Amino acid sequence: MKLIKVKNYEELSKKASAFIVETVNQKPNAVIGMATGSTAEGTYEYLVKAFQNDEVSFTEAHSVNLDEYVGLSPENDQSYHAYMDHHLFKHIDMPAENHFIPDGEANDLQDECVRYESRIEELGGVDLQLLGLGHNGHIGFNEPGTSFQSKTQVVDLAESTRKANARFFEVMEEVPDQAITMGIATILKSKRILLLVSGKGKAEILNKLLESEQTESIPATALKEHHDVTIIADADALSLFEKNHNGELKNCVV
Ligand SMILES: O=P(O)(O)OC[C@H]1O[C@](O)(CO)[C@@H](O)[C@@H]1O
Repeated sequence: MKLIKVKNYEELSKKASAFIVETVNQKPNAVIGMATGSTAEGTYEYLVKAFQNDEVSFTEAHSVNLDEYVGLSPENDQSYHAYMDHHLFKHIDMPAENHFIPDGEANDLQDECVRYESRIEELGGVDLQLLGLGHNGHIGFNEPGTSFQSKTQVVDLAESTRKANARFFEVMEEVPDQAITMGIATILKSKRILLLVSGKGKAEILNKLLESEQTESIPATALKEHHDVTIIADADALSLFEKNHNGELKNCVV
């Protein structure tokens, strides 16, 4: 894994957006794997700016999202469909038929998982997958204990994840307890992976990820077997790891 240390969230967002712009400029019909959550918001902000400044166009590109809550309609403000529209899709020129997000309202959720997995394959796989890191080490909604062989699946959300995401909902009871998520094996099939980690709140889990061997109790450690993973982390997120290593970052591009 390659690690890029940046000063702050602003720099992280700028850099992550530049990765996506470069990918789409090199391959206009690229498939970009999109993440949701707070960390990715700044990346999309810079991506919209890049589009508005004519630095990139998405007319041939496709997007596949990592996950969606079960039971939320695309019109629900807390759904990841609504998140993507709000932060990205309504501001750029990617045709709506090129956006793929799991259908959390499908009658047959298992069928939807199979359909989603094959859709990604039909598109030729993901060229660049953006990821955030959960406080418990989850990627997508793959919670601790998830098999590294997992494909797109319906998952029960950990109570800590529901609590962490409750900030987006009016009351805790509204936070869904299930989601559809790309599996870990699905994520690992991406040609290139970009993991974004920002803030002091993520320092402990980032330290664990960097220190630890591969273990299913920290889903993000699955990324260690992938040949092209870049972590972009800001100084706050790296603070604990650096403290434990006397400020020394080995094998890192700083
Ligand atoms: O960026 P945040 O809000 O800390 O979330 C981390 C990750 O957890 C999720 O909320 C669950 O998939 C993702 O959307 C995100 O990438």
